[in-house]
Amino acid sequence: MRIEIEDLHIAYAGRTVVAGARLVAAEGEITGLVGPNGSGKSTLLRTVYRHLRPIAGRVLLDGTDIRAMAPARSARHVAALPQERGDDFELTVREVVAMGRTPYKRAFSGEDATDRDIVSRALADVGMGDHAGRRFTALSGGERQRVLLARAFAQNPDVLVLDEPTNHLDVRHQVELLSLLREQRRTTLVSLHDLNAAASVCDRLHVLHDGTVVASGSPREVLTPALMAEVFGVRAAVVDHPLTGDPLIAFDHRTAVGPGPADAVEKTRTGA
Ligand SMILES: Nc1ncnc2c1ncn2[C@@H]1O[C@H](COP(=O)(O)OP(=O)(O)OP(=O)(O)O)[C@@H](O)[C@H]1O
Repeated sequence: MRIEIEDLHIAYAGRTVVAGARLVAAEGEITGLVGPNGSGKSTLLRTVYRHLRPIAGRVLLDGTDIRAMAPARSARHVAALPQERGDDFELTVREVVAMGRTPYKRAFSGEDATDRDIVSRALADVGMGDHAGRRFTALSGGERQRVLLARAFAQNPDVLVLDEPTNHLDVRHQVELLSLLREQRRTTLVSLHDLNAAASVCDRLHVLHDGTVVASGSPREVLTPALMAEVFGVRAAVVDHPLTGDPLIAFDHRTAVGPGPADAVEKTRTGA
């Protein structure tokens, strides 16, 4: 399935934080959303998985406005790994992953053998098969992350919406998760802070800045030294990765350039 985001405006308590965002996540591709802190990535993703209602604009799923679909129907198509990581689940790991089957269930109907198989496979896919009986709240941040990803897989969605899925993961688990996403070939819309991970895993990237998409294209087209300076306020060179040939962004961790993103936002607000 394909996602189209059309002229989306989203506000919290009257303050607009996404203003006219447009992008397409093509069928079977990994589409990345990158941008500085506070640029609106999570807010935009929350609208795609229907946690937030936009004040204007639409999210289309193969041409149909998701808000015109019954919630259970859109939940069979779109699964999310939200930034809110369910700290309050007094459930076992297996029970958390089984929540992914809810859109397929009638009220009060229990788990059947198919559900159990899907849940077991999802747990195995994220390497948490041996932890099924543990309490979710007793897991580490990275383990919780993987369980919530398994919950999204168990939903068997056409579209995955992932907000910072590599957050909390050690480098090995980051690599495993990103290669799992590539193998699955589902339509995936993912926010990532790690621009080098984004460059290697995403087919296309969209850069959000102050709530609008300021650049779109392949990682090589988008992640230029000029964009790194303008949007992220850092100096960087872009070279070829010696092992993979992907664009590799070498940051200058010693010197920021010009006003940083926070100052830029402040300037916009004050009209300076
Ligand atoms: N629940 C909320 N209520 C009010 N304002 C919010 C809420 N969530 C986010 N915001 C504000 O909306 C703006 C965009 O936030 P958002 O979390 O979408 O950005 P982000 O790009 O995902 O940031 P980060 O990289 O820090 O995760 C920020 O100014 C933030 O303070």
